[in-house]
Amino acid sequence: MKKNIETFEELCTFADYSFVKELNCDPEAKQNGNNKSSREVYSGHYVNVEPTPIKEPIYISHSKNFFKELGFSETLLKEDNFIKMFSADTSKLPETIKNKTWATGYALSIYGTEYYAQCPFQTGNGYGDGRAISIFEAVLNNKRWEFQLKGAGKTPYCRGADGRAVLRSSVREFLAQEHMHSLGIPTSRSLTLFTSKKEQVLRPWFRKESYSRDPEVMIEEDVAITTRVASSFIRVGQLELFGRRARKHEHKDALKELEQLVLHLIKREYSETIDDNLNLEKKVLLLAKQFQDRLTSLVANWIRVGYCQGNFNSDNCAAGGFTLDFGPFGFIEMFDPNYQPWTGGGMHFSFFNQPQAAQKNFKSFCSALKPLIISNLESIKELEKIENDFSVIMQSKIEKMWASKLGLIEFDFELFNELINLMIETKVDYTIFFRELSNIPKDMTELENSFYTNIENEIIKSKWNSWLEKWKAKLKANSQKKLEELSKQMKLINPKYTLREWILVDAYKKAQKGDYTLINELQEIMTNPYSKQTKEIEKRYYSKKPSEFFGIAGVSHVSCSS
Ligand SMILES: Nc1ncnc2c1ncn2[C@@H]1O[C@H](COP(=O)(O)OP(=O)(O)OP(=O)(O)O)[C@@H](O)[C@H]1O
Ligand SMILES: [Mg+2]
Repeated sequence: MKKNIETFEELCTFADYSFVKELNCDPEAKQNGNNKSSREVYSGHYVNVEPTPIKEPIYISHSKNFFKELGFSETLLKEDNFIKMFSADTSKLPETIKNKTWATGYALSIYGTEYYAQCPFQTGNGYGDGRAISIFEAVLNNKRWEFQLKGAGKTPYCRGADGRAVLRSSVREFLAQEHMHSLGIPTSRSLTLFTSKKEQVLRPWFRKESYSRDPEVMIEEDVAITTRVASSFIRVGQLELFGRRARKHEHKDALKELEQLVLHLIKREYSETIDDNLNLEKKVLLLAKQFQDRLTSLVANWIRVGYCQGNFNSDNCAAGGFTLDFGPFGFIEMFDPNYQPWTGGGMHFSFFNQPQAAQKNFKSFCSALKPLIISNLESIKELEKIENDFSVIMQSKIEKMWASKLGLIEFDFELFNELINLMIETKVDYTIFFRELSNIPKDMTELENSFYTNIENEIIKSKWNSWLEKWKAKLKANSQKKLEELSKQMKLINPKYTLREWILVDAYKKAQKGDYTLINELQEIMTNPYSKQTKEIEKRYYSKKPSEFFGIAGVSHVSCSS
């Protein structure tokens, strides 16, 4: 067995910065002092920015699972220097690491349309990591990881905002990341969560028990920092920033910088499947194909577990094909194909529209790659073909996913369509419904646990029973497996526990009062989402959304995710 990393000093010896070798720093960074105010960054892939520490950091939690995976000993948490590092205080970092903390610029496309308006200069040069600062990169247990502090203070991309994250949103992201990983879905991971009572920031929010869709008041919230970790934080939007500059010949090195970033992305995220000896055009085409494969699987998986990324812009879409930015997210409770937890997100980022949103992001991704292969008509055609294949590939993954949720080998459109309509008509809890179905019930009474309303209507009852009969006949015809085995298999596809918003609200409200027990409890429960767990846990968390929370602002929908 490999030895754990026991001390902060030892941890620092693992620092290995690939981006420094392969990418460019903003040439104007040095003459801009500490780079902590909004400005235009015209070139370079990153800006060195020193994070702004939160005062008197209070440890809330860390991911035990992820510590183990990284080979981090829990003794690290007792070291002041380790705590300092992950609460944004770089004063105790060795010189070599200290001056390397960095933020990156990126562009924004919303549902495939390029935007510049969100940049204070209307040029796109002032948009990017406004509050996320990477602090460390290392190869640990043969895998390269980047450590990023979210809420670590202002950067050139802060657009006049405070550079902070609040406790509420940090608790949500901290728990959701590890939950997503445990659901078996690629994602950025959570390392640590710290807060401070010494700094508060203002955020738009709602009055108590309000039904308002729009924020009504400004509230003061304690700041917090989550450290998230991923193989890289390169976003589709980041490729777009350099793609747009190259397309418009904005400066003499624009095309070169795009190429550097794309090659860097391949090394960071696709090195196992894209041979370094291939020429650029071949690499670009393979990259498009493989990103498409990951992105379509990702979105199919999100729908499988009831996850909605309410703001699936290109800047929230990781080029490595994993889940990123757990801000405006939600896990669906009462099934509604148009479910959208974030009031700013609109229908295009709603639950069942995520495949279309992903397609738009993929289009933006391909546009960013085009300047690199523009001189070769064949390659351009090939890329366009890949782009055009998106919907067919996406559809086939979605169908496979639905078949697997139903324990079937093949997707059956009629059966599926009938089910979806019944689920809408009956108002079912998405998670509980599929989990109960995994028991292969003898009739609809065994599904009632997942219904939000009592069904008196005999017609609906008989519709359910006839659907169940048809489904079970398909199950038997479809598979040689015994029903018991099929049921087991379905329970590995249909989670029992998902992170419901009212449970998260409870956790962050307690945390705001200094009680972190629920965060730790949820961490345990939500990192075992497919297992049965105890009767006590089942009673509390395998539970439909209580009626008093329907329509309530801050629980049923949110306006501010930061
Ligand atoms: N309080 C803040 N201070 C500075 N910049 C911010 C703040 N909140 C959000 N931003 C920036 O605004 C942009 C859009 O915000 P969005 O909510 O998508 O991202 P986020 O939740 O901060 O970050 P990420 O995508 O890194 O998880 C991001 O580029 C983000 O860095
Ligand atoms: Mg974001």
